[in-house]
Amino acid sequence: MPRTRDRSAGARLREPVGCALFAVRLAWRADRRCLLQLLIAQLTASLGLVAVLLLIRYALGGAVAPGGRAAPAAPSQWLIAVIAGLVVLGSGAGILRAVAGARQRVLAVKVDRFALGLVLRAAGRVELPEFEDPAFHDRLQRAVFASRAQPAMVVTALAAGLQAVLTVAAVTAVLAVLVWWLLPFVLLAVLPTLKTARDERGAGYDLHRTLSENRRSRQYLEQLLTGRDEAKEIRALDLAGTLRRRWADRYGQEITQVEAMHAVHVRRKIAARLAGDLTTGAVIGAMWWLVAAGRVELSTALAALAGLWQLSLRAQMIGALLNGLGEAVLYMKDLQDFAAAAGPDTGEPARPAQEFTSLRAESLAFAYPGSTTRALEDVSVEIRAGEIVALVGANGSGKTTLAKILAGLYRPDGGRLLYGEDGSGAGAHGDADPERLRAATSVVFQDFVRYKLTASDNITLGRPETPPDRDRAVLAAERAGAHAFLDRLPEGYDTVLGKEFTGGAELSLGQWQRLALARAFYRDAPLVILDEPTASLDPQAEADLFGRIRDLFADRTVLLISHRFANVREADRIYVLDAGRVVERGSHEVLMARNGTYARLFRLQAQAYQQA
Ligand SMILES: Nc1ncnc2c1ncn2[C@@H]1O[C@H](COP(=O)(O)OP(=O)(O)OP(=O)(O)O)[C@@H](O)[C@H]1O
Repeated sequence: MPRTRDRSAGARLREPVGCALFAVRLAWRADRRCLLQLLIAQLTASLGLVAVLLLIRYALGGAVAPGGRAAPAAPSQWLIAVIAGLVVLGSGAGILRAVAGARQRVLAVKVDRFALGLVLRAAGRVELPEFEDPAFHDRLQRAVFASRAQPAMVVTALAAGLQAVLTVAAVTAVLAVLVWWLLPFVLLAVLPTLKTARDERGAGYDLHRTLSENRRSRQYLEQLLTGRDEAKEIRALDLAGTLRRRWADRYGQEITQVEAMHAVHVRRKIAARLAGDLTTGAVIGAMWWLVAAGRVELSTALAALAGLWQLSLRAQMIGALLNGLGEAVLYMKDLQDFAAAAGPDTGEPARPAQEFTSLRAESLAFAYPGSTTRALEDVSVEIRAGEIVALVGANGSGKTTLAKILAGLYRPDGGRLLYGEDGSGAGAHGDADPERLRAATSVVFQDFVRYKLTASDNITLGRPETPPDRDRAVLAAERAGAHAFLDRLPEGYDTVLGKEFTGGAELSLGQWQRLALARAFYRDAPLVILDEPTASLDPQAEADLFGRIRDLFADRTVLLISHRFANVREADRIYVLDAGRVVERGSHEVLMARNGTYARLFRLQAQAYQQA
């Protein structure tokens, strides 16, 4: 969606200035020494240009007599001294350019790191529901884009712009002394360029905004075509060509829009350039006539024309800079807004809670953001300390959704969530405080993350707030049945689990699942949520886990989600979900006696095993 353009003039001015200052602040915080060196180098270079102009004027004044004839008494030493002066100034300018270029590149990397760090910190603070919103992903993508190169670009453009403005001011002052009447013509020569620069500003940014989702979907296809995890299925289905065509299609749409935008602006730019150059040509012609008529000295005319030429060059430069700056400042706004929109910094990761007494959900209702149907409706469950509570139900019945709410990852839309005896863990609205819930919980998701880091990291990331403890990691791995295969890896626990990295190894899916379990053991939180924890385990490993679940999680409270009814029969209480509602609850014995959905599905599964 294009930006709204009906802002007041004050806001239109304040916003870019604010964004530019934000970029300067970023650079200042990233490396103030580097920033100052860059500014000093550029400002000194602009003073050098003024010196060059004055030298040319005096050299010509000495070499050319009034009326354009060569001065007979021009001392050759004077000319050689002037040339030597120009060489020294040229050399100084070269050195300054080298210093400024190097400082600029170093500063760009540092500012990039700083700005991207802001985005990553803000992204880490964003609540989970935001990730369901395509607009959030557009904002995130634009903030990442803005953090890369844009702040450095703003700072460099500001410094270069400052240099150009100072140069223009200095050259204008020289011209005002030499030929004051030339100044209005100079203005005439540069105005069209400045006008087109103003018109073009923002058009690139508007297009960038419009293309956000298209670019994300193209990047997703690029990931499919280049990712290691996807490579096998893409080849098995021979999908590469089909996906590449879709990718090319999306790129094609983007290129068409970029071409259309630039086609408009290049025409305007050419027209502005020609108009400006025509004025310059007319001024040169007039100057020729004035010199021929003896009204202006040749030396003055030449210095004035050199000045005019420099001025129009600088004006073109200022135009281009304004253009780039105006656009970069808009990108900066994306970065600034994204960094500001995330909640307050939570600082260090929270330490898992030591105690858990109870968690009670009363008549919970929940719909995913952007969804019209509710995933949960009037759901009441209770989990008391030391219990094993199970959720069962068909695909899509709401088990994982309920687990995510109980783990403090989503806030319910209706009903109450009470944490602790009498709801003592309540947050601001009387409901359980999600942060406290998260601190009390260790979740093994159905689609757990396979961190392409070392095996040890995969376990110890369960407790990010404390330094990794190898002994505890080994203990956790032993309890999860992962120690034997981790120990056999080329570098043991220090092996990187990702073949994209040098020395990297790969695990089987079941082994990854044990590693995820080891992470949960290592986290050592009082409430453990296991969502299909044995989906990838072999029957022996599965039987071992469920056979020992009370021992393994002694002194812990467990919420267990499983499709296999045999696995939950030991639970203290079982909740059967159907289409987002709890339809039955009780122990295995109670539910079997009731002879409802649970009993029917339990017998169905048991029969299947008996027949096999
Ligand atoms: N992120 C999401 N956005 C929108 N709808 C979702 C999202 N995740 C799940 N749903 C929907 O919510 C409902 C419940 O899904 P949920 O994952 O909780 O089911 P489940 O019982 O855990 O299923 P399964 O046994 O297949 O894991 C389903 O209708 C599903 O389509």
